[in-house]
Amino acid sequence: MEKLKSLVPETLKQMIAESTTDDLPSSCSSLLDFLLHFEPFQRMVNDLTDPEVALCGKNKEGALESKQKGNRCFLSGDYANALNFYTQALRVAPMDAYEQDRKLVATLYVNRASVLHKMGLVGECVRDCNRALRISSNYAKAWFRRGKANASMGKYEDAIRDLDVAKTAESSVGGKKQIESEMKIVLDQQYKAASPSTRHNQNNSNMLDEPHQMKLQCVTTPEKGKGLASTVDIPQASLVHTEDPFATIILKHCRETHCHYCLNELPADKVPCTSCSIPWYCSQKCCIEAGGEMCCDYPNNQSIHKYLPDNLQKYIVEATLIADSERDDQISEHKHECKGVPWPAVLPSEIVLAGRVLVNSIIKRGGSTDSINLGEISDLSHHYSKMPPESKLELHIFSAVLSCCLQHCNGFEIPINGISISQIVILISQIRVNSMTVVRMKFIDQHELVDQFGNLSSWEGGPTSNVEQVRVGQAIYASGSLFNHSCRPNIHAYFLSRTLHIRTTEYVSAGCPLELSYGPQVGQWDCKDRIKFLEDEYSFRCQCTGCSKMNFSDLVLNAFHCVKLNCSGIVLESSVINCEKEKLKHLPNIINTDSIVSLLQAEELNIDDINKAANDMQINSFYQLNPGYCLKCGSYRDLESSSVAANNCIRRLQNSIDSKNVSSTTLLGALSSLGVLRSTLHAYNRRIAEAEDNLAQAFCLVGELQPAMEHCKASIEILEKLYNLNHIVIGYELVKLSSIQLSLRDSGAVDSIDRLYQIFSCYYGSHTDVIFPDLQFLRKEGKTYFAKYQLT
Ligand SMILES: C[S@@+](CC[C@H](N)C(=O)[O-])C[C@H]1O[C@@H](n2cnc3c(N)ncnc32)[C@H](O)[C@@H]1O
Repeated sequence: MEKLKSLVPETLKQMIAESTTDDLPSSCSSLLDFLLHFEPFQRMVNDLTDPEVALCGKNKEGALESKQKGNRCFLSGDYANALNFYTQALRVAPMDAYEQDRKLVATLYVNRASVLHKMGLVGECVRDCNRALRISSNYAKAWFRRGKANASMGKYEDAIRDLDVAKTAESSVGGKKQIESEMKIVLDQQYKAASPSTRHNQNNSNMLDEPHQMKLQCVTTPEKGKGLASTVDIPQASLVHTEDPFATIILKHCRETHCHYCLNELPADKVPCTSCSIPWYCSQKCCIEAGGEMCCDYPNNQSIHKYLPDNLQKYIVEATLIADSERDDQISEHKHECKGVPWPAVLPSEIVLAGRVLVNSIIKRGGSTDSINLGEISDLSHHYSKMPPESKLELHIFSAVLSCCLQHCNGFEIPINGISISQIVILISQIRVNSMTVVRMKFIDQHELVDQFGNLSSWEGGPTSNVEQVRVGQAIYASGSLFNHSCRPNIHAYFLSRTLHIRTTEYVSAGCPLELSYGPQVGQWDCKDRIKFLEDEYSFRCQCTGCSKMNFSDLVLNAFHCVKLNCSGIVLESSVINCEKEKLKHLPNIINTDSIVSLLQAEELNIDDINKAANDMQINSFYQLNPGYCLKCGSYRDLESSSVAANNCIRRLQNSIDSKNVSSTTLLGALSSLGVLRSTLHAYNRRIAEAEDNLAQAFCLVGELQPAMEHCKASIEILEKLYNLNHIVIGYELVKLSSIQLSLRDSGAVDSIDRLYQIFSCYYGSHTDVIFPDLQFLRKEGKTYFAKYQLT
């Protein structure tokens, strides 16, 4: 791409750099005239659309080779590698051509099922057997393995039926004998199991769903354009919006770890696309949703059915059925990219997403490709005209490349001319502004300490548990795109599978706009960094209340300590002061913008916030807002040398914590750095909270849980000043604190767990346990432990 960009003639580059939405068709048309006669461009398109080039297609030799390796590992007891080799073999094994190829796939599924069974992954084992049986329902080995796996789960009746079918399908005498002896073992186990077979409680497959009756209305403001507001008062934690995406794409770094359709983490028995070797799916249902019915559509061998009684025939049909997919008007997003063409794997995610949007809208309109009509998403906002010249050129070229690639897909004769390319340029600009990043929450337990200091911890999760956000996909939601951004949001977005859920995090009165955070929030970054991020990433100047009104957090987040150690005043850098003065400029009634007096008197400001700020900081109103001077006593601090000192401390602290060998000496060093940091930075500076948090982790690593707990609490106390008390960030920190408290058998764990549950429920409502199943475990552990020892 870089090379192609550099080869575009200067005059054309200039024309593109100056283009606005109105003259896009002519700049696109000129670029197209150039590219379509330009050999390097043609070569690039050929490479992107030729399955032979990228080897994304199937490869039987490769599959057989991996199968052999898998067999060798299995025989030597190396199950982890056997699993990898069989999975790799499945990825490249041809699935839809000859019977021999289908047999290979069925064998691979059964071999993998055997490995999964050995690894104790019995549910996964049964699913792989089912996949083999869908290809060949008289595959005796698959029924046999299924029977053994069902018996391991205590499902004896199913196991006996499986073995019954296996015996009928098995042709060899030796094989039949083996099945019979297995049947005896299972019958014996069934007899011994006095209680009825324990069924696994799979209640999480039915996701709880709350109705949401809130009617949202579209409102328009000069500052933010269209936005959404409620027509009624909405209580905190209400689900106000759910929506399925118009189109989705997995992010490149998650291609090997997450399902390409539902974006959930892949299980050990992941399934490949039937026609190419790029996507992985968590189930055949997702494979069909993404690739269409052509996937997994095998002619079934019914030959054994006629020898079986009716009940077993019915049983076979049930076992080989794929769970119903709710397809309605779902579009198979991957179908047009399949058959091993390399462009979907090579082009940037947002370009492939644009391709999906285009194809979806073409299919929704019955396949008509006369002109591009994006229907419900054509009104989404964009900032094409404000983009830098480099981005405009890139968008032009990518749009041309995408339309040429789509031309090579079966059934898509989309027009290639100045108008259609300009529409794709706008579409990609819309995706940049409106697409949402689909995230998954990950609960991380650090087990090392349990191994090292097993006797210290009564709780198996280990002393520190963390919640991390993983970015997995990018999606376009037609209505969800109307939610504007606020650095002090009143709603929270999360995803179940691909479905967007929006919930209020505070009481919202009727008519009040519902706004979520596109990334930065008050308390997390200071105002200038938030504004810069939003300008760079989304091309708009934030006009939210967090960025237009003074708030306590923005004043202290990066502030320094007064040089007088007993003074609690704050000292600000010039960049923060400029940003705060900028806020004041937008307040019409303030005459003397430099004075704290007028700031405190200003009616338009959120007086509560400022009063609280003034109280907390004890701002003395007689001093001017000047960089380096304490706002309370007026003492001067040399910020340049203080910055260097603080950065050195943070580096030293980080180095001692990062060093693999945390010892008491490194901890002493870290504690003295923290002391210097506390005397240099303001008590509520975010970097102190981070340092406290790091120290807590370091103390955990050496098993000193008491100081770990104190530092964790100190970090939370600062975060409570920067955010509000019930912010989700506090919830994440409470997960760490409560896990340390549980390990310490500190009765404070119960309160911490109750509090974090309250916070999580406000952000995730009834979906809390679905998104964080480990939290339930934490709560149960806390309750049972303290009930048992009566320590509450
Ligand atoms: C996803 S769209 C939201 C809907 C949009 N307001 C519209 O009219 O279609 C994002 C765009 O809305 C505007 N916007 C959202 N939040 C804003 C804010 N806090 N300040 C200024 N503009 C904002 C920006 O133009 C941004 O690029």
